[in-house]
This record gives sequence, C-alpha cells and structure tokens, in this order.
Amino acid sequence: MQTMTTPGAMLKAMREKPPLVQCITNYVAMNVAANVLLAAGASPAMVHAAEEAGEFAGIANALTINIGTLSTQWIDGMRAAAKAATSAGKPWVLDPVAHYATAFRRDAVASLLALKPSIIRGNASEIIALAGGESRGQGVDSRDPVEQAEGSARWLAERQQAVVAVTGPVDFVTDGAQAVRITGGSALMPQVTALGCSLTCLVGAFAATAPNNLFGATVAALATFAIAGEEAALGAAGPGSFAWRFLDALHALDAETLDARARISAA
Ligand SMILES: Nc1ncnc2c1ncn2[C@@H]1O[C@H](COP(=O)(O)OP(=O)(O)O)[C@@H](O)[C@H]1O
Ligand SMILES: Cc1ncsc1CCOP(=O)(O)O
Ligand SMILES: [Mg+2]
Repeated sequence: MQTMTTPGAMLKAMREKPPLVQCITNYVAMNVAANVLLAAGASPAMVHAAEEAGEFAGIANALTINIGTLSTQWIDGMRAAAKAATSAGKPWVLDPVAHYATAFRRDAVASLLALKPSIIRGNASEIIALAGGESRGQGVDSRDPVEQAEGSARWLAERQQAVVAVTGPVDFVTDGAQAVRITGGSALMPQVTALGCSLTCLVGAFAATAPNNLFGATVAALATFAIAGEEAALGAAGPGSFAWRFLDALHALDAETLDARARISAA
C-alpha cells in the first residue's frame, strides 16, 4: 500500500476523503479558487463574516486566509477564524497579498502573523518584504526572482515556526530545517488572475489531508499546480484557454502521473 509520503499519495488520499477547506479569500479569487479546489477533489467553503468565521473554523478541516481585498470587517473574521483554527489544532495558511503596499495591509498581516499561521504562501516580492527586505513588487504582482527570496523564506520559517512557500517560475518551500525547489508550471500562470490565491487554498486542502506533514503537504500542492500547469499549457492559445484547460488538467491529474512527473529537488 502506498504511504502518504509522496505528492501522488496525498492527492489520492485527499480525493478519497475530500477535506472541507474554509477559504477566506478575496473577491477576485473566490470563484476561481472554489473551482480549483473542486477540480482537484477538495470541498471549498468561502466563509468570512466575523459573526460566523470562527464557528465555521471549528467545522472545517483547514483554513486559508488571503488579504487580497481587505476591509476592517474582513480582518475581524480572519482573526476569529485563525484563533479558532489554532485552538482546535487545525492547520491554517496565510497568503499575504501585496502586504507591502499600504499601512492597512502591513498592520493586518502583522496581526495575522501573531496568530501563528502553520503555512505562509506568497510570491517572491511578498516573502522578501515579510522578512523585512526591500521588495520590488507592484501591487499584487511579483517583480523579484524567487532565488532572491530563498534566504527570506528560510528566515521567516524559523522565526514563525511555519512552512514557507515562495512561488514563481521555480517554487521554493522550507520549514527552516529542510528545503526543496519545484520546477514546472507555465509562464501563462501569472497571466491568469487569482491562480496564486487558488494555490493557497489548495495548500490548505493538502494540509487538511496530511496535518502531520505540512512540509510534504505544501510541496504536494505546489507540485500538483506545476504538473497541471504544464499540461494545460500544451494546447492553450493564451490565458483564456489556459484557464479552463488548467481546471480540466487538475481534474484529470492522477496520483501516478503526479509522482512520475513532479520535479522536486533538495535545496
Ligand atoms: N513564469 C512561471 N513559470 C511557471 N510557473 C509559474 C510562473 N509564474 C508563476 N508560476 C506558477 O503560478 C502559480 C502561482 O504563483 P505566483 O504567480 O507566484 O503567485 P501570485 O499569483 O500570488 O503572485 C504557482 O504554481 C507558480 O509555480
Ligand atoms: C488582482 C487582485 N487585486 C486584489 S486581490 C487580486 C488577485 C490576486 O491574485 P494572485 O495573487 O493569485 O495573482
Ligand atoms: Mg498572490
């Protein structure tokens, strides 16, 4: 029997018992991310109101928090959900979208980091800035190479005692003690909005499936995106046809193909 050590084994386990993932994400990403989770085999629920987000986190198997389209009311919901997830011992993932852009975002991210996310997933500019570095990000888009964010990711992982994932042309994942790079994907991926946000939600789904191996779960989610992205790019004429092909590729991807094609190397 396959053990839950490979990305494929985790994908299979996720589909056999689809986790309920509470996604507090932005208005741009809500529909995209829900479809990504359904295509991959998980069960998404977009629940963010302060009145219910904490209660829902008690029901969900994992939580993801993304600050893309922020408001004061949303921050209250995010904080309630993060506290509930942490106190119930459930993994939660932070996506610090463009946190360097405004004081409001910086403060929100600082207060969320204090609630101890299990996993942090961002692009290179976001991770560099989270570690106190000078980032060249433009709004939600990265303008920095992933290699330049690797040191920041290692520092952040140790400081936060969390898994940190940096995405881009080559992805990098570390928990402070170990690190890997994942290659694959397509240059069309950053041309489709909210794929990074959707990946954060998928990281939550894998974390729910393998809560005792959050490093492996994060790698599995990123490898799934890398292979589905490569597959989708094969017949795509541009971002529009890539987007629907990507959902189909996620849905069609099986455990054996994922394990055979995933390119993961120690860093
Ligand atoms: N140039 C690229 N080539 C291949 N894959 C990419 C490229 N840029 C981003 N990706 C992939 O797109 C997904 C979203 O990552 P990214 O664009 O970094 O996030 P964000 O949308 O938050 O900025 C990840 O799976 C990442 O590996
Ligand atoms: C365009 C935009 N504006 C606020 S959130 C958002 C979506 C960002 O998505 P991603 O980080 O996945 O590119
Ligand atoms: Mg992003």
